[in-house]
Amino acid sequence: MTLPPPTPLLDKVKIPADLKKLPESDLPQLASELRAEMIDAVSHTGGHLGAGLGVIELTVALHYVFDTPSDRIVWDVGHQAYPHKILTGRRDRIRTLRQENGLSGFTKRAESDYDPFGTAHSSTSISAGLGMAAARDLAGGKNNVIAVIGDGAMSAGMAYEALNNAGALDARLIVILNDNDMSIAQPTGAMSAYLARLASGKTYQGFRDLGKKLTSYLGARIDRAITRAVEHARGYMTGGTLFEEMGFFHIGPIDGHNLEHLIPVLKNVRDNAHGPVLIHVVTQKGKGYAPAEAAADKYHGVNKFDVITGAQAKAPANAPSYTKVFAESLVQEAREDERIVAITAAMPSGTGLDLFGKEFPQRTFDVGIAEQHAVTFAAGLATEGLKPFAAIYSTFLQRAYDQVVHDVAIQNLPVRFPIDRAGFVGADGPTHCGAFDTTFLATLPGFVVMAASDEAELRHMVRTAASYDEGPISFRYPRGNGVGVDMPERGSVLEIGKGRILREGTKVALLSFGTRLQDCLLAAEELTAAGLSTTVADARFAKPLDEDLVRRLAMSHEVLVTVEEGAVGGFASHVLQFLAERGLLDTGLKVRPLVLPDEFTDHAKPEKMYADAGLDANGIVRTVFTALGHEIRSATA
Ligand SMILES: Cc1ncc(C[n+]2csc(CCOP(=O)(O)OP(=O)(O)O)c2C)c(N)n1
Ligand SMILES: CC(=O)[C@@H](O)[C@H](O)COP(=O)(O)O
Ligand SMILES: [Mg+2]
Repeated sequence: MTLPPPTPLLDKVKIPADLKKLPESDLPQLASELRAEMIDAVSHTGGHLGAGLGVIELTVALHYVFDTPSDRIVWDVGHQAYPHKILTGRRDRIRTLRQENGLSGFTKRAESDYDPFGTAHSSTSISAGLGMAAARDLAGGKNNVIAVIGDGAMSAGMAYEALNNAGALDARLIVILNDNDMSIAQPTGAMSAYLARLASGKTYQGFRDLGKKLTSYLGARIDRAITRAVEHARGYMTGGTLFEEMGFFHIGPIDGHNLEHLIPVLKNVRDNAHGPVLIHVVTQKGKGYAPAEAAADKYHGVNKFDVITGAQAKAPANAPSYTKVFAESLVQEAREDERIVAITAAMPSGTGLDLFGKEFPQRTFDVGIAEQHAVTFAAGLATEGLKPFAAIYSTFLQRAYDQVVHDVAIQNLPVRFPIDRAGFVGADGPTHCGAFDTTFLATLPGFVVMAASDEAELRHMVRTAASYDEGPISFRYPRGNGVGVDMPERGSVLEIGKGRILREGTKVALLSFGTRLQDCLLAAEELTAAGLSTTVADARFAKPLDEDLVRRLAMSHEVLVTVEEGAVGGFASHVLQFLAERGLLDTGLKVRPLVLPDEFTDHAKPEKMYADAGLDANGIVRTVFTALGHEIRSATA
């Protein structure tokens, strides 16, 4: 255990106003202390490290030059905002980061006036910032709006929609492109190559053009400091860059770790910008912490770690992760079928497709942070007879819903959707919760919608999806490790629309869709011991529903409880729709649908979140007892 680092200067800075009292010459030392503080804090909490380390100097410069919170800083994604949080009155809580009742891991309006916009899904900052600038102009305001967007986030279409509109509005908006040549993995795409060219300086005019251009744009008051700073920076004025063509004044690239470069440029833009300005800063993800700088992913997301060695704590696992089982199963199927291809939207390691890509590099596509494109790209692949697996987290698939409906479902194209991070994800909180995919997919005609109840079922579902060519098919599974069941060598092809019964009872039926099955089995033990003979079934499919199974359970039990890791409107809705249509609710059957609460649930440990939502064994038992009017007892002593 290491002692917290000495931070004499940082101790004087509770809010940005304190920062402005420091002599500019103190800022490099302050930045160094801020970096040490962040490393120490995240070593205790885990979370996103690399991105924040890359913007230490930028964060200090922004709060030094601008008058926050009146001047708005919108951090894109927000995973890099830990230094921002430390400087804006939240240092005392930074070690509660991503824990129950603790700070969010992203910016959050409800958390601070210094967080003008909640982020976490990427590429929203320019749109939100432009909205704030337009509102300011309508009100005759004078404050500045700064959107800080990463090079990875610049691969999403939404960013260009915003740039396009900003150029048209000619609004006074400052966009800082934080180019660290990293997404979560190495960035992909033509934009990344373009930015690399900009940063390499090969295509820039000489420095004198920069001085002339800055003077003409920023007014004759440009002082020699600016010229000197920019002269020594790697910055070159770019003529006719993409950003300028879109109506932005483009400055840079400049060294995002050099306060002597950053501060004069930010001051000048603050005082002289009259339209949209894009400042291209070049930074290093993981900067200032050797283990992060050396890591392939620059310590993008880390567990708790030892500051001295950088070694991360590894939670003991009694079973493989669902992600790993998915990836290994898909590799198995792809060896048997060369039509199988895989698509990720900048999440190769998170989805496990980095494993698939090692064996099938030609059949793996990382399209960047571009989920909408990923889905329609997959649809295109399917029209040519390939078997595309578009692996997108539940929460990120939300961004591509129209593409799912319009380009895949209506055309009934056989695109496969492996949906990871289904249900509560824990520390990433409501922005990453996989709550809605069953609701928004099972409502689509012709979609096959599955949920794996354990890692063996996941392997079967990968095989089933690989063999199913009749139309779109999805299968969901949670973040984290499996339950430790025996694994088949290879998956079996499941009969579409058929569930399975795991234990037979006569009074209570528990019908699970997803990994709450384990809780149903535990609850069944308790209920049966209390004299309530209980059946447990795994639905496997929300669509097509196993109508024979549902009818049988409804007609031979007094209570039917459905359990799913999804929001209202999902599996239970389809069961209730069926029961109502067939008059099976007229028989006095007690139906209790257990779903995620109708709220955006704050971050905590997933098992605690499920317990609080009544979706664990205790909650299931309580539900049955209440339905039958019994006194409430817990499932486990
Ligand atoms: C819509 C969406 N898709 C995927 C992600 C997952 N994600 C979080 S950060 C990140 C990379 C962002 O790269 P960049 O903007 O360059 O920021 P950096 O981490 O390099 O600072 C990705 C893909 C996300 N947050 N939002
Ligand atoms: C910031 C972001 O969106 C990603 O880094 C996300 O936090 C990854 O989630 P997992 O840790 O579940 O892969
Ligand atoms: Mg980046």
